[in-house]
Amino acid sequence: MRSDRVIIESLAVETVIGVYDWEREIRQRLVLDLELATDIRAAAAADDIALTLDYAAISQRIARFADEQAFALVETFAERLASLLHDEFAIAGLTLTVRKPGAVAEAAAVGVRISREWS
Ligand SMILES: Nc1nc2c(c(=O)[nH]1)N=C([C@H](O)[C@@H](O)CO)CN2
Repeated sequence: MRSDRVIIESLAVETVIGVYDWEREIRQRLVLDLELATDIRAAAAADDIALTLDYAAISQRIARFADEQAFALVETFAERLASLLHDEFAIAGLTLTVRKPGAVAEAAAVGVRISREWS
């Protein structure tokens, strides 16, 4: 994986998520951290947004993805989102943390973290 990263931290999105019946009736907040592998040198040299990963555009797409989906597991949310980001933004690799705050009252947050690389 390349060593440069575009980062998105504590991105809050709303979605239907959960394994219990009552969770299918409500929308809940997930909080995401992303590290997106890229090479920033060309964008930096040309000072051109078109040559890098646009964190604003990616954040908007993630919010839309969350709005449209209704998974049971945070695992499924993470895996499907990683695949979408690879497909739509040509991201070579990522680390994605999905937190579900409040799901376990005694914990600040619970969730999953995945790392994926594509050749
Ligand atoms: N590994 C997981 N464990 C649990 C999940 C999950 O998505 N992944 N989900 C739940 C419930 O939906 C919970 O969040 C409701 O409070 C339980 N365990």
